[in-house]
Amino acid sequence: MTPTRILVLNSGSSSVKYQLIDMADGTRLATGLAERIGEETSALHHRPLGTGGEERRREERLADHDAALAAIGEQLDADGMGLESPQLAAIGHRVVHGGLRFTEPTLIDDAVLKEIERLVPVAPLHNPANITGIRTAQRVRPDLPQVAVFDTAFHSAMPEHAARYAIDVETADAHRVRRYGFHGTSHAYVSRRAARLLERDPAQLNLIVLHLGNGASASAVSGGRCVDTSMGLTPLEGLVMGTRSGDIDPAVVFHLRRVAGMDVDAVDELLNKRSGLVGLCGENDMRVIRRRIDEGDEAARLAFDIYIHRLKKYIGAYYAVLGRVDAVVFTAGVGENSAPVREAAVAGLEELGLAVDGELNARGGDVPRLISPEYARVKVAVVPTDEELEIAQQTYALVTAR
Ligand SMILES: Nc1ncnc2c1ncn2[C@@H]1O[C@H](COP(=O)(O)OP(=O)(O)O)[C@@H](O)[C@H]1O
Ligand SMILES: CC(=O)OP(=O)(O)O
Ligand SMILES: [Mg+2]
Repeated sequence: MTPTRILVLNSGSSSVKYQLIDMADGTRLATGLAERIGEETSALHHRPLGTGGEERRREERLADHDAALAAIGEQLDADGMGLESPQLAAIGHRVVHGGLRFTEPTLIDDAVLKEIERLVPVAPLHNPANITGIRTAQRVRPDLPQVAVFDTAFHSAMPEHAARYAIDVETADAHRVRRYGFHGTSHAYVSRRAARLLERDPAQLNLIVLHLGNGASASAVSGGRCVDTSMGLTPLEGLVMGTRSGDIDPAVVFHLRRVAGMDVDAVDELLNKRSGLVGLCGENDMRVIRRRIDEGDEAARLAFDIYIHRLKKYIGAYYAVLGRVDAVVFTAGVGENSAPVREAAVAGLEELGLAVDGELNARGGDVPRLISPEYARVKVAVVPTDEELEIAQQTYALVTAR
């Protein structure tokens, strides 16, 4: 029997999400998440959907991505669905930075892996974790096709006027300094899913997609094509994130060098790991921030306000870029779950045709849904992202076409 199962590894900076999907009928056999990798209290949640077994949760320290992948392998093995399984057709890997070279799902060989390694300096929190996932999978199953699906791919069609920075062209070209954009797999999946929710032809739709997770990015999508996005050369530009500053005057870097004596690595660490919500109030989980606001915490309030202010600026900017907007779509951990963030981001934008219905917004759920009132000219929607499903589909399409 031809194997039809795809294992997807979405290795993030401090987590690994995974799914095992049977592409013959789309059944999800297992899903899981290893989180807080490298911290004192890591955890692994595993849901063996295929066997109808109980959800399992293990609290144990996962020192690094290798340890996390070993623990995930054990969980899958326990249900007879491990990496050794003959039913596996391929392994699909999320790879964050694909540079200029990778704009399509790509079968991984030594040369491809080398290029992904070369891109580590422009995705320092992500590409190393992606590489660990690839190497581990290759070690256990050298016979299986391993496919890389790149976060940057969807944005590679951005027009030059959005992709280029206004700096000396020769310097920019010599060092491939330009805006690449990230979370593309999510932006692409969510735009297509939103078109279905709106019962509209994707080719006719103008959307603003807000992917608000730990990393966060906005994109302007016209007729299914990305025309602008908030992340740039690296996943540091744009929105305020869990630990990243997003947009900042680049002169802050020179200033900290000259006045505070910080070297480039220290500033890099500051902007990527000690900024954003964590830098502002010591906490990056939006649930905790909301709780602290309810208790009267001023730092949490200001962090929230700065987060929302930046988000609003991007909604306004992309509205202008698109000219006409059919819908604003919220996705990822914060976008899917935080009603206060959605409400605040859209508040005061009635003149732009944007509004949120309080009751619809407050209703939870994990299905795509509209949260704008009937009369709103621009729809507001929540569409749960599914990067793993998208990666599985692209991986399966590539290996079956071989
Ligand atoms: N119920 C919730 N309410 C508000 N925010 C939430 C909720 N659940 C998750 N989040 C936020 O989502 C973030 C994680 O989002 P996710 O998309 O999983 O991020 P990543 O893929 O970057 O790890 C958490 O840090 C937290 O801030
Ligand atoms: C590119 C990026 O920021 O990814 P994540 O949100 O998973 O950190
Ligand atoms: Mg993510």
